Amino acid sequence: MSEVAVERLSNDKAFKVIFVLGGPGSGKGTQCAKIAKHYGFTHLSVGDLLRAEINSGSNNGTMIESMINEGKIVPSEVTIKLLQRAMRESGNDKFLIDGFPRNEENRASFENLEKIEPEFVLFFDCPEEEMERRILNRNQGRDDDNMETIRKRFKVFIESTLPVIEFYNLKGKLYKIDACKPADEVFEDVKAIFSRFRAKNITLLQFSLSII
Ligand SMILES: Nc1ncnc2c1ncn2[C@@H]1O[C@H](COP(=O)(O)OP(=O)(O)OP(=O)(O)O)[C@@H](O)[C@H]1O
Ligand SMILES: Nc1ccn([C@@H]2O[C@H](COP(=O)(O)O)[C@@H](O)[C@H]2O)c(=O)n1
Ligand SMILES: [Mg+2]
Repeated sequence: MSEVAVERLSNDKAFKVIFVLGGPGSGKGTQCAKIAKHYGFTHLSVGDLLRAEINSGSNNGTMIESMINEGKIVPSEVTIKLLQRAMRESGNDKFLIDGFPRNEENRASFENLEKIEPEFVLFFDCPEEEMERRILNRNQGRDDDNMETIRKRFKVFIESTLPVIEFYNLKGKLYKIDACKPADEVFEDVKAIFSRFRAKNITLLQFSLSII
């Protein structure tokens, strides 16, 4: 695995990071938009950052484009630089990172570089037939939303992303959500997780106040 030759971003700022994972078309972007609006997080979709990089005419554009069209995972060295830039420019300290870490190389590179542990990880669980239906109806003009690439993306999800999901499960950091329901119902389940998490922080705060 290649070393990531970029500088650490989180030297003097305490960032809160939530990773958002799930198969292609499971509804990560849809739910992240709702969470960002309700809870003040900045939503960073790594797929969107890569597509913006292609459209910017960057030197890496051709490489990124061909990897996306093959459903492959772009090297972390590229992805993490884009993430760091977006995090810095947002001015926020709370991030929903959508579609990352997609494989073990993404996970280890980010953790080794930034020393940031996610607060928790959301996993939107959805059967392949439903994800396929959603992608084919999406109509956002994405070049990778065709049957040949969709099959490759599903394979990469099973072989490379599911092990990362299992890693966080074993660490007790994973919240698995049934993403097969209508989007508003899925969001009710998401809210239950966020309220539990916020309640935990309030309890800690109350405890600190009580000992002052
Ligand atoms: N719960 C849902 N029920 C039905 N359709 C949904 C639901 N959630 C999202 N969709 C629709 O499914 C499509 C895929 O959703 P979205 O783009 O949020 O998925 P994603 O996980 O971000 O996919 P990708 O990994 O390909 O970026 C969109 O057209 C969206 O409107
Ligand atoms: N960590 C990542 C995330 C995404 N990619 C590439 O982008 C494609 C689209 O991602 P979406 O989350 O928008 O579906 C994905 O298939 C990968 O090719 C990546 O390389 N690394
Ligand atoms: Mg998405």
